[in-house]
Amino acid sequence: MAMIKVDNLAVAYGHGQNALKVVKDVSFEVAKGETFGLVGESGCGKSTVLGALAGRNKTWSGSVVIDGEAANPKRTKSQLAKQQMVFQDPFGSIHPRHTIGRTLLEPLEIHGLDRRQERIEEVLRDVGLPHNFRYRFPHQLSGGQRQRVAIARALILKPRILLLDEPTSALDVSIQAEILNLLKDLREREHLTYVLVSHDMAVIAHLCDRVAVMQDGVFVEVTTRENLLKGEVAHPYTQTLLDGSRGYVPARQRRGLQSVGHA
Ligand SMILES: Nc1ncnc2c1ncn2[C@@H]1O[C@H](COP(=O)(O)OP(=O)(O)OP(=O)(O)O)[C@@H](O)[C@H]1O
Repeated sequence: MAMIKVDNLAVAYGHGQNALKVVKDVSFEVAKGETFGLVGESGCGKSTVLGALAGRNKTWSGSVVIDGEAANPKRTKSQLAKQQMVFQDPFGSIHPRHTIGRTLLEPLEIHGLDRRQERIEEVLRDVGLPHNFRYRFPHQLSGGQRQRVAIARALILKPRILLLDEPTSALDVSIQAEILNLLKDLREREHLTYVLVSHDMAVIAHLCDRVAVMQDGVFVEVTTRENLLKGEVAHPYTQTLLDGSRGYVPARQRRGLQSVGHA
């Protein structure tokens, strides 16, 4: 059974004649444990698809089924806990004046979970941070450490799905490899399913099993990682994206992304 099944998803912003259709009739499935990528240039609707899956965007139509359960635009608490988002900019998504411990405590309180201190220690360990980081503030951490905290906050509710919106694009290349490696490890260890938005073919090719290429609110092609790496793609727009990343991809791979891809 698919972990995520989306049929005829459409999203518009605004109403009536001013409505702007940004996602038009998109359908796809993501298997349990799979990483499904969404790639395309800025404004094509990638984050909007992710927002509808996450329950953040409530103005969509179509059908979204998550783990066998139909998801209405308004979700229950347990449905919301099942998928968590990680954003590009951890500084923007973590409260700057809260300690890391408080940031991690908040979702546990909202969802009424027990063993709170133990869970905080466990999740810090899972993302490779020392347990005394709970006493630190975001400005005392590096960019990579802050993104680890954002991943920890997403994981603390034990979700089945992570929705990753450009999770490494604000980081230095060397740190990007570390974070991608961590995401790979966590996916195996926790049997997670990912949907990953990126404009970066190198990131897509290293983490995703399959990828949907988006242009102007529609999928122009859904292809596999193998086909991307071989350059065997069907749609001219996918080819354009690949051509744009050529030269860049091998350079990044030499700096460690390739080893991440085969870790
Ligand atoms: N809340 C909103 N209200 C009105 N228009 C919006 C809103 N959010 C996004 N849009 C518009 O919808 C379109 C798709 O945006 P979206 O963020 O989904 O694209 P994207 O492919 O993820 O791009 P980016 O990589 O720049 O985030 C864009 O034209 C954007 O300006």
